[in-house]
Amino acid sequence: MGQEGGGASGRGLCHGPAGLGDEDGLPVASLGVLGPWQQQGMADSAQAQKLVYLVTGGCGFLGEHVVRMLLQQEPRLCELRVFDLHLGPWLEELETGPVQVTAIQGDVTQAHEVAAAVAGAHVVIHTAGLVDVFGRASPETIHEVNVQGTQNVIEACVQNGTRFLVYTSSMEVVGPNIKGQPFYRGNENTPYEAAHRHPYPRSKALAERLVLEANGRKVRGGLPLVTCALRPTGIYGEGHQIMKDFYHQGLRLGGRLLRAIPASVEHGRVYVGNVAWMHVLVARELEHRAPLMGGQVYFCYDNSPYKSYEDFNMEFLGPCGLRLVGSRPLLPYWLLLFLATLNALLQWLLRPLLLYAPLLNPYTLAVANTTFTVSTDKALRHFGYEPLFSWEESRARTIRWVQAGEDSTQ
Ligand SMILES: NC(=O)C1=CN([C@@H]2O[C@H](COP(=O)(O)OP(=O)(O)OC[C@H]3O[C@@H](n4cnc5c(N)ncnc54)[C@H](O)[C@@H]3O)[C@@H](O)[C@H]2O)C=CC1
Ligand SMILES: C[C@H](CCCC(C)(C)O)[C@H]1CC[C@H]2[C@@H]3[C@H](O)CC4=CC(=O)CC[C@]4(C)[C@H]3CC[C@]12C
Repeated sequence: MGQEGGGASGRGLCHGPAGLGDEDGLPVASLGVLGPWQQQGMADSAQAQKLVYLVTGGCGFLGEHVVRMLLQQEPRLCELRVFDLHLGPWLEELETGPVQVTAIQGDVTQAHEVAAAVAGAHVVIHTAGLVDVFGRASPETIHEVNVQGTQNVIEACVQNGTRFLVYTSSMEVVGPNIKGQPFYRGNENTPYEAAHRHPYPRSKALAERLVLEANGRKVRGGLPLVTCALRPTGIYGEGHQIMKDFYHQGLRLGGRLLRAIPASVEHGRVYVGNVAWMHVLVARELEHRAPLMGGQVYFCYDNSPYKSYEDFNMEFLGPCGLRLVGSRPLLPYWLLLFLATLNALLQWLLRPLLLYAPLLNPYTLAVANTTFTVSTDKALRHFGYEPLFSWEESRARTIRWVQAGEDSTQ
């Protein structure tokens, strides 16, 4: 595995198991003259292991699953660049495989670092983002990472002749909105008034728009950029930190969690392995179905059941020994809202002294307390997506991970 700081320059050749990377002897970065994808289309027999992928945020919760899924499911992969602000130690275990895994420690807000990482890549999967609905980061920082970072990725693709860009958006781009209107089993065309005040959904919506508007822009070499955006609902699975937090909170409370949200409020959830699989499929199919898929958005979905946020978590935490107390919320909504508002006030007052960022605030309460679920088959129709993991398997894997008690996803 190559390890690089702030750029991908100096990377080696692509070495496939059959020596395909050695045949033309070209360093990946020098493929830019024709445009990487044109070269890729030249002779199928010689293409078996020629693709260079870049995953931004590749060491995050979702990013790690995307990285592992690409290594398992993309046979044409020759080099996989993993770009992240913080590199994970697990990357080292990937160095024994046939694909060259290049770790790049970098910051998406730094245009030159992004450009260096993108140079010579065929496909970029942009999952990096600041996922903060708890007030840990300032609105300006969230905007800089999520919006300016995405703009940097787009410009790097254009400059370098990289034609395929997959963006990890979010259900939050749609809602729940500030009016708390329910979105009940909606699809990509369901009308809904998307209006946001919170910096995270606002930044994801702006970034998604940038990505979709960039579809069709001419990249270096003259060919059009093909982009699309995937909108996961709440992701769960191995590596889901908030699930672990709830587990530990339950242990501290003697094996109990207290119901705060009515069981009737449905919250969309999707297994991380299926979200990763969708990214891999989209990235693969964008080339063949550019006119259909370019500029499109797809909700990420699978067969996970429709439940409230808390009842859904109990599917995993129950078998780990926790119990959700109460068939109805133990506290009235007005009291929860009061506590959430108090938390927000405390956060503001304490900011000069310390970071106070509890899970409960007016925004997280609104999200957890508003029905938002999707029901769609657009990904199946457009690129043949079907979940790779059944609900039973997703559940079993997640339970195993919670029980294992470690932070690794494996
Ligand atoms: N967790 C969820 O339920 C959902 C997440 N998403 C989106 O999926 C993507 C991944 O989210 P998660 O894996 O949950 O979050 P995460 O926080 O685990 O992963 C994000 C990764 O991006 C990296 N990153 C952050 N700032 C960076 C910067 N300036 N430069 C380079 N890398 C940077 C982080 O180090 C981290 O490894 C995000 O774009 C998020 O908006 C969308 C829907 C739901
Ligand atoms: C932390 C929230 C649950 C706490 C509620 C309480 C305090 C009453 O028990 C989480 C409820 C819903 C979550 C969000 C949702 O799944 C959608 C998301 C999409 C994203 O793109 C990022 C993450 C998140 C905003 C997710 C964050 C945690 C919740 C607010």
